[in-house]
Amino acid sequence: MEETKPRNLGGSLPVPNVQDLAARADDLTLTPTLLRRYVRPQPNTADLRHDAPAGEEQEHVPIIDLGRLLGPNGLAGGRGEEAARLRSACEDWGFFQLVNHGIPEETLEEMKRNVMGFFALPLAEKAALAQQPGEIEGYGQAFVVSEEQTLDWADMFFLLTQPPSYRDLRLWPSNPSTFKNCLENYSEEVQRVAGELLGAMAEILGVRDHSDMTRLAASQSVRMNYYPPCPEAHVDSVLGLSPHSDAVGLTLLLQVSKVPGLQIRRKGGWVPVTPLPGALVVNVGDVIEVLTNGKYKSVEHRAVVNAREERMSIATFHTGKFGTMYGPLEEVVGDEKPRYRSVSVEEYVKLVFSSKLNGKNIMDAMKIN
Ligand SMILES: O=C(O)CCC(=O)C(=O)O
Ligand SMILES: [Fe+2]
Repeated sequence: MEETKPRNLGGSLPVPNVQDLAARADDLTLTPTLLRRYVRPQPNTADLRHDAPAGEEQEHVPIIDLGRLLGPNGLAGGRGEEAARLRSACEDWGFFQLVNHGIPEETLEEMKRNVMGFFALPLAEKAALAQQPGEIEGYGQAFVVSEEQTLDWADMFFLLTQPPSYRDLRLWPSNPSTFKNCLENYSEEVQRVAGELLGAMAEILGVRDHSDMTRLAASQSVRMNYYPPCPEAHVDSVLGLSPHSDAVGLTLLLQVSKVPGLQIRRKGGWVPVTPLPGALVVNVGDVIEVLTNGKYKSVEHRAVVNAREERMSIATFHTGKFGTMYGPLEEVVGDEKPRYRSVSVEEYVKLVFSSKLNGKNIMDAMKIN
């Protein structure tokens, strides 16, 4: 039976278009009150540190080779060399860069071109695809729940992509003309890779029925981020994306621009994830942290803005289907205590879309104290 698209998941308060604001930055009619909405209160000391703690070398996010992982001896029942690398990446970092993933370079490049093409359209054309009140899909911004909250210096375009019955094709741009086909193709390729990674994780965790993990690739959504340059971008006063962990199963991110911006929280500082040509950045989401009872870490990250250059990224999120549950897997919990509650996917998604993007707040709400 065809699944119907979930409704009433929540929405976000409307906010100014940041690309437009940035283009008019010299315009004296822009009131300081308007711009003040983007300036954060004094950052705490952890937020001031961009680099490795003093005396330590800057660490680099691990690199995983998917071809090797899935090849002979890669997994070896969870004991292979690449499997060990993946386990350590998920337990210690929560992030890795994925190479040799089998997605043709042309597919990635085409996706980048289409997303750049979309954000370069005149505002009126993009605004035709604007998020409607109470909706999460479309062009706009997410997770704005109060007029007082500090805003992110970015616009986003969010679409549900899998299963195909979840799509609202009225929101899929017809300009650039290749956008629809390209997104469809990209979405399938990325979903395949997500499934393969989740299967490998199941094997490493000793979960017999791999579908306990691979079901987290059943639904997919794509969040395209546009960060305009921001001349005020000195030391964390303005951020492109607030510190958050992803409230999903698994995220595969394509950094469209060469300009760095993504940073992950590690040992009290922020480690940059330098764009690696052809690689996808993968991160463990909150739902995997729940399913693995905290073994695999969903790590906080943020996007900083650049004073002179725009930046774009494409985050592809994978989650379970509606009508299923999220909770710690018995096989992983073993003799320990479950550390998180079990909730329906609907309940979980409503919690996420009614919350601010704020550190690991969703995990805190899921924890059994
Ligand atoms: O722009 C980036 O690199 C980060 C995007 C991100 O974290 C998200 O969309 O959840
Ligand atoms: Fe994220």
